[in-house]
Amino acid sequence: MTEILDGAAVAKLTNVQTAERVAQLDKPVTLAVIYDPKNDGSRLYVGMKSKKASALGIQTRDIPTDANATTQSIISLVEQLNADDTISGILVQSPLAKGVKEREVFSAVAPHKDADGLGATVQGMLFGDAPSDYTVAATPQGVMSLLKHYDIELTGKKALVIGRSQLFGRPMFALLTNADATVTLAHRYTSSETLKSYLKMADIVVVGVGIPEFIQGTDLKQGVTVIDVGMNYVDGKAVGDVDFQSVQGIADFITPVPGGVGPMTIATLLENTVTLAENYSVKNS
Ligand SMILES: NC(=O)C1=CN([C@@H]2O[C@H](COP(=O)(O)OP(=O)(O)OC[C@H]3O[C@@H](n4cnc5c(N)ncnc54)[C@H](OP(=O)(O)O)[C@@H]3O)[C@@H](O)[C@H]2O)C=CC1
Ligand SMILES: Nc1nc(=O)c2c([nH]1)NC[C@@H]1CN(c3ccc(C(=O)N[C@@H](CCC(=O)O)C(=O)O)cc3)C=[N+]21
Repeated sequence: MTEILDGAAVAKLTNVQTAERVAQLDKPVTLAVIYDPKNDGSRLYVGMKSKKASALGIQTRDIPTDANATTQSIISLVEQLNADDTISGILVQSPLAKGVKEREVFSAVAPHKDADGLGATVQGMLFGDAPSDYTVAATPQGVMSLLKHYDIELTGKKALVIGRSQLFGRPMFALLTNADATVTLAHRYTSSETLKSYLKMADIVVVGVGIPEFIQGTDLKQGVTVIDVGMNYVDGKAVGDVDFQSVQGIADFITPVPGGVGPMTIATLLENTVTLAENYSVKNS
């Protein structure tokens, strides 16, 4: 029987705790979100994040980049927010406008305000499994929280991550490695034969490539855990990278789209933001 990993339900539990932590603080928690207003997906997600944030008592300052924004002009904006004491966390929504160097912008965010864990410093700590408190990219961290909530065993397990973006795949690889799984990271240059053989061996598959129903049940091993990070819109409906129906009876666990990784991403981003606010108020008390 295939059990649903209910991201929406687990996100709710996280959000209740986050709201309580926000209420404990003696100063407002504010998340600044820089985004490209021309990108429909960004406007959608920024709206979703802001709505959830205010429900938890977190203020947001949503900052659309202007039409002729450059890498440098956005970095200057980030530097102002780094220096602004009223800002607890900063998120740079991907994708930014064509020609803007995202990685440079991500790394301009001060580590103590890096709510989405995309900057080089915090990603370096993640890859070094540095035992210090640093923020981790919301999507992969949300996946780990979901796996933990359902007690999915990771030690020594064969994990296959498909997609190697800075937002998802690379930090996902690091987190699963730090959790002692044996991890393969596949991407566009992984041949379909290689991918097929790894899919058949994997105990856990985490896929985020942006191709609707890219993975079929017949690709997978009986009893696999499937985490679908994909978020595609087919006829206006959110569809994942996994053909959900086809894995029924094959996978032991699967995340639904919608209602799986998405809500966990938002919950984790807001949890990261209140953690940054708590650390900041301790350091500056
Ligand atoms: N639910 C959530 O909270 C989130 C969902 N997403 C969703 O996850 C998906 C991926 O997002 P993101 O990581 O930003 O995407 P990117 O477009 O940045 O990366 C896509 C990755 O998939 C790889 N890829 C593309 N085609 C194939 C293929 N045929 N076989 C194997 N690998 C392939 C690419 O390889 P290469 O590196 O070689 O180009 C790349 O690494 C999207 O649908 C996005 O909407 C993203 C973030 C959060
Ligand atoms: N710096 C950065 N960080 C991100 O985390 C980031 C980003 N850039 N760029 C875009 C992607 C995409 N993303 C989603 C978040 C929530 C849902 C989500 O909650 N979706 C609902 C479905 C919504 C619907 O039904 O349309 C769900 O899955 O239940 C989806 C996608 C975060 N992203």
